[in-house]
Parts: sequence; structure tokens; C-alpha cells
Amino acid sequence: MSQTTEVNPDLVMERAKCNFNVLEVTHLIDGGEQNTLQRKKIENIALNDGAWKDPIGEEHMTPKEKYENSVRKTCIYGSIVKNELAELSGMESFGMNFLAVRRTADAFFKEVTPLLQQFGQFVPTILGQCTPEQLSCWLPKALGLKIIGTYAQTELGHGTFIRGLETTATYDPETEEFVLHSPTLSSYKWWAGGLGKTVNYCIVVAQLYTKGECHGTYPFMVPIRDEDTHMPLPGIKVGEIGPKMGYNTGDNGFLAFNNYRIPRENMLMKHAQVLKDGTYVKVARHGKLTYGTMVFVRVVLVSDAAFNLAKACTIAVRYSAIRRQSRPRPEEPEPQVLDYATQQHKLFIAIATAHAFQLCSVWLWDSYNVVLAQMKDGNTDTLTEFHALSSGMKAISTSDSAQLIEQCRHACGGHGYMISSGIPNLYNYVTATRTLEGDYTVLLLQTARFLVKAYEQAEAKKPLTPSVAYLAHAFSGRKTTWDSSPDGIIRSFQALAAGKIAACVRNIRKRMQAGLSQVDAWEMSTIQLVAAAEAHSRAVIADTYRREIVRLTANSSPNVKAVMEQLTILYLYYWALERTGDLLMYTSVSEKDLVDLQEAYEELLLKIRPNAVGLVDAFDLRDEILHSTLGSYDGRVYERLMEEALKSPLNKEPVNQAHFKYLKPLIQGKL
Ligand SMILES: CC/C=C\C/C=C\C/C=C\C/C=C\C/C=C\CCCC(=O)SCCNC(=O)CCNC(=O)[C@H](O)C(C)(C)COP(=O)(O)OP(=O)(O)OC[C@H]1O[C@@H](n2cnc3c(N)ncnc32)[C@H](O)[C@@H]1OP(=O)(O)O
Ligand SMILES: Cc1cc2nc3c(=O)[nH]c(=O)nc-3n(C[C@H](O)[C@H](O)[C@H](O)COP(=O)(O)OP(=O)(O)OC[C@H]3O[C@@H](n4cnc5c(N)ncnc54)[C@H](O)[C@@H]3O)c2cc1C
Repeated sequence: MSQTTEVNPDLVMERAKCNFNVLEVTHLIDGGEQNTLQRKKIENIALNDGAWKDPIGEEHMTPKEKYENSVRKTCIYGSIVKNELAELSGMESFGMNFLAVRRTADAFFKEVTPLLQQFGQFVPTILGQCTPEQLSCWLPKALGLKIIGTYAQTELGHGTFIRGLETTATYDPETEEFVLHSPTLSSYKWWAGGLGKTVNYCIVVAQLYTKGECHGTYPFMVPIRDEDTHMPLPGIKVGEIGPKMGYNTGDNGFLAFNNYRIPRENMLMKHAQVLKDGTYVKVARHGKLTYGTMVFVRVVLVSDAAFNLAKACTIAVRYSAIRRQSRPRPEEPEPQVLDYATQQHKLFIAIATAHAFQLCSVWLWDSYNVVLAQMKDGNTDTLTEFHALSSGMKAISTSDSAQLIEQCRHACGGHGYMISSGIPNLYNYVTATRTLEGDYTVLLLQTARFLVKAYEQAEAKKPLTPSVAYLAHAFSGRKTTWDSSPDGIIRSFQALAAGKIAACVRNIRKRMQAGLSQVDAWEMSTIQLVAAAEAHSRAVIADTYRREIVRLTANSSPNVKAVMEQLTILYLYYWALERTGDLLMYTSVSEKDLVDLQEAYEELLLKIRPNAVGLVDAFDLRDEILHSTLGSYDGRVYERLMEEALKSPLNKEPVNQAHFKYLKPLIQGKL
């Protein structure tokens, strides 16, 4: 943890007040002491020589300078963490090296590296979609950065509806090549990270045509720039898409093909093949295995949501401890804003949620590895449930994380609006993750498809998979009895998910009986289906968070156990109070129960208050990674804000020329 000699006295006081062992909680979050040591080792390698520093503040650079600076730092960073990046050669290896690389990358890149997609999607797609021969050809080149690539699936006209993509890959048996073509403007590839200027290769998802027949979308390895001159190859039109809310150092691009030819071997053929004579051979036992990279990235994004939220609440809690405002008791000094109950209400849920998502992401990752292992043995039975689960968790974690990061900004008042606070960049990054890799609504509707089918299984008294086992109790005809214990609240969350799913099924059936088609009846019910999938995902998250905390703190010291338990209960109370209407509908909760719950919630905030700074210190986020004037470990907020203000290019001269050019003539009435 970075420490300077002078620490703000309020933070010193807060740290003295903390009643638990901060390092013990850090180990818990990291998944054990060895992991913490390994992470710190990588952080020291990556950060200690200051290579992440910018010549001038990135925010003062032009877009072109920003991009070039980001490429420069990518090369420095890549050479520093080369060995750790090599670990990414197996999808199973989502270990501490991966997470440490992810964390230290944020010291180098306030937005993103143009090579994000090299490791975020290019390498994972090679791993998941290639035959063994293709793997041995492409993987070493990609991992060794001999080729730089991205993943171009989305088009100007279609992102969500993959089956609607228009780019074609038509097999020509005469030359044993595929001909890639963009028939319309809406078929232009759009969005792929790094495509604008950085990459020379691209995995392109296109409609496969052979022998006059379309076989759906498949990925193709496509060289797009000359490996020597980096010029776009003939038949390729490529460029950058322009300024965005965030990801501005990520050169997202567009790409079009004019009858562009690639060898037959460049179709990634793990799940289907086109033989030399053009015969199409399907290998996969599950129709959606070509969507595998998306499933992988959705799992990664849950962990990313937790990490970014931890950063935002570290900034906001430390700042709230040093910020003093208003005088409710005239005889006393102004209180720290962290002492206001409303401030605690804004912030402590953010800490608890960061823990919840972190633990869920580890659990989800472990479940994913089980699914991958089964698929290696040819068994794809659990993929459908996993797709529903990961879709729901990705949707909720990215959306909640973005909302809570914004809440952290509110908690920092005016200074939170400064780029130098670090929060705007965090928000701009995370809010995009609600959309990319599957939009929030669209993914929850995928979860809902699974839930409706699971409900029908439960109705028919057929066996249920673990994440929906609670549906077996949905047919008792009685409201679930309210019980404010943690297990009782989780049962209530499951009851309201079950109630909402049941209501959806009833509505769809009613509408079909009234003459609507299945598609129309489903469409009319989608508002409720999204709500049901949200309720289900929240029940899974709450249950997983609670179970994992109980398991992980079984041997913890009493105070660590106590504070972790308080956060878990806070999470449950918070969401119960957010959903009082639903609880009244689907459980026996009374008005008095809800009044008691609100009171218990407020008392819990008071109990957590003395440990708040300790809790965010336990995330162990180095100042270099936080990039925040408000959130540094030493709390020298005002000094840092002033230092940053003086870096503004407008402060380089006492009077700006615009005064003489425009204002003075206006003042003198000469305009
Ligand atoms: C140096 C740096 C260091 C480290 C960096 C490393 C990591 C960094 C950290 C993280 C970030 C990494 C990258 C992030 C940055 C940018 C990434 C952004 C990239 C992108 O956005 S790529 C494009 C992604 N696009 C999408 O996600 C599109 C969303 N749409 C879909 O997924 C689908 O079209 C659909 C699911 C909405 C519908 O598909 P469909 O029409 O074909 O299917 P149906 O609705 O008809 O369903 C049929 C059937 O299939 C089931 N199904 C659907 N999908 C899947 C699946 N994936 N797996 C399994 N089953 C699936 C569905 O449930 C139906 O089943 P049923 O039984 O018939 O009901
Ligand atoms: C920063 C960023 C980086 C990206 N990087 C990449 C990349 O590297 N490679 C790549 O291929 N793509 C990339 N994308 C694209 C991204 O995957 C898509 O934008 C995303 O999947 C959403 O699809 P869309 O843009 O088509 O949205 P749309 O589907 O057009 O969504 C518009 C609205 O319609 C709604 N909607 C759409 N379909 C339905 C439905 N069936 N039912 C109900 N509502 C619906 C949505 O909920 C949304 O409200 C990136 C996007 C961003 C923002």
C-alpha cells in the first residue's frame, strides 16, 4: 500500500478506529494470503519504476496524442508483464496473474489500451474456436504479439441479433478460398476495439455460404493490414469510428470488404468445417458454441464490475472521511460527511456490492470451468443453464456497478465531477459494459427464456437444475412466510422471483388463449419477463454472496467475521427495502416488519461506520491504480486538486488571446 509521510489526520483517526485486521480482509478478497503476495509481486514489477506516468495529463492531450501515448505505454507495459501475459494461454487460467495484470493495466491506462481486445477477445476466440492445428499456428503468434488482432462481430446495422449479420463469407472451391464481402453500408463492421489503427489481424464473424447454401455465422481469421507497412490490404476499407463517452484510447473501428479473399484454412473450424470441395460438416453438438467468446467475456465482466466498483467506493469513502461540511450542532466542529446517515446509505451498499460481485465472479468462474470440462468430454447439457446464469449476472453486475459508481460521484459532491477525481473515467468505462457483450435487456430476456422453461419443468414435477431448484416450492398456493434472518430474506427473494416467473407464464398463456401467437404473447410480456429475470439473478447473487461469506470466514478472527456478516446483512436488507412492493405481493411481510427492517438497516449503517475506511483500505488499491485526487491513501485531497488545476493548459499564460480577439472588442463596443 502506498504511503506518504503526511496523512490527513481524519484518515489517521479512521484507521485507528477500525476494529478488524485489514490485511485479513485483503486476503479474503484475494482468495488467500498466497494470492495477495503474488498480486503484490506483480504490482511491484509493473508499477514501481513509474513507467505508467504520462508526460502531461492525458486529459489535456488531443485525441491523436492520447491514442499515440496509449500505444507507447502499451508497448512498455507489455514488455514489463510479458511473462504474466503468457499465462493467459489457457482459458482456465483466470488466476491471480490475470487479475493482477488487469489491475496494473489501470495504472497505465485511464481509459483502455488499444490491445484490450487482443487479450479480451482475440486470444480467447483462438482458444475456443480453433482446431488443434489452427491453435498451434495462431496462438503463439497472438500471445507473442507477432500478430495483433481484434474481434469484429457487430455491424453498423446489427449488434444484438447475430443471426442478422450481413457480411458474407462465400466458399470458392476453385481456389479453395473464402470470399468476404460487405454488401451494404449496414453490413460494415463497427465497434471492434483496436480495429481503427492498431491491429493487423481481425477475427471476423460472417455468414458462411457454401454450395449456394447459408449455414449461419462463423468466425474467420482475416489479415487486414500489411504485416510490414501496416497499410490496409487491397479490398479492405478500415478506419476509426470517432469520439465516444469513454474507451477513447481504444481506437474502435469500422471495416468493409470488397470481395476479399482468404484461404480456406482461415475459417476457425473447431465447431464446423468446410471441406476442400465445399462440403459443410457440422462438428458441434450444441448450436451456440460459436458464441463461446461472448460467454467467456461475460464471466470476466462480472469480476471487472466488482473491481471498478471497489475503486469508486475507495475514492468516495476516503474522501467522505476527510470532507467536513455543515454544522448540525453549532457547538461542535463541522462533521465528516461520512457521519451523515444518508452518506452511509449511498456508500456502504457500494462496498457490500463490490464484495458480492467479487465472490460471485469467483463462483461463476469455477462453475464455468466445470462446464468447459464437461464440454471437453462432449457433454453440453449444462451450457444452457450456464448461459442463462452468466447472462443474468453480467447484466446485473455491470448495471448495478455503473449506477453505484454514479452514486459514489454524487457522494463526492462537486469535486467528484472533476476528471481528476477518477470517477468520471470509471463511470464511462463501466456504463459501456452494460451494453457491450450483450445489452442488459437482451441478456435478461435470455435468462427469462430459461426461467420459463424451468418453470414448466417444475410444474411437470421434473428435476430442476441447481440455480432454479427453488421453483419446486412455487406451487404451494401459499405466500412465503416472511422471516428477517439472512436465510429467510434469501427465501423471500426466491419467492418473489418464482412469483414473477409464474405471473409471466400465466400472462403468456392468457394472451395465447386470447388468440395471440407465441411470439406476440412473449413480446407483450417482456417487461415482466425482464423483471422476473432480474429478480432471479438478484436471488442467485444474494444467495451466493451469503454462502460464500459464511464459508470463507469460517476460520476468520471474530471481528473480521462480524464486519463481513454485517456487510452481507446490509446487502440483504438494502435489497429487501428496495423491493417492498414485491415482498408485499409475494410474502407474508407486514407493515410492521418493514418498519422494523428499515430501523435495523439504519442501525447496521451505524455499526459499519467506524470500519468504513478500513473496509476500503482492504481492497488494497494502490494510488497508481486509483488515479484519484480524492481517493489517495494519504487523503491530501485539496493539495492534489490544486496541483492538478495548475496543470491546466489555460493556466500557462496570465491572459488568454481570446480576451484580446473577442472579449475586449465586445467590451469596447467594437463588435
Ligand atoms: C493488457 C490487458 C489485460 C487484460 C485484459 C483482459 C481482460 C479485460 C477485462 C475485461 C474486458 C474484456 C473485454 C471488454 C471490452 C470490450 C468487449 C466488447 C466486445 C463485444 O461487444 S463483442 C460483440 C458482443 N455481442 C453480443 O454480445 C451480442 C449479443 N447477442 C447474442 O448473444 C445473441 O444474438 C442472442 C443471445 C441475443 C440471441 O441469439 P440467437 O438469435 O442466435 O438465439 P435465440 O435467441 O434464438 O436463442 C436460441 C437458443 O440459443 C441459446 N443461446 C443463445 N446464446 C447462447 C450462448 N452464448 N450459449 C448457449 N446458448 C445460447 C438461447 O438461450 C436459446 O436457447 P433455447 O433453449 O432455444 O431457449
Ligand atoms: C465501448 C464498446 C466496445 C465494443 N466493442 C466491440 C468489439 O470489440 N467487437 C464487437 O463486435 N462489438 C463491440 N461492441 C458492440 C456491442 O457488442 C453492441 O453494441 C452490443 O452488443 C449492443 O448491440 P447493439 O448496439 O446492436 O444494440 P441494439 O440491439 O440496437 O440495442 C438498442 C436497443 O434495443 C433494445 N433491443 C434490441 N433487441 C431487442 C430485443 N430482442 N428485445 C428487446 N429489446 C431489444 C436494446 O435493449 C436497446 O435498448 C462494442 C460496443 C461498445 C459500446
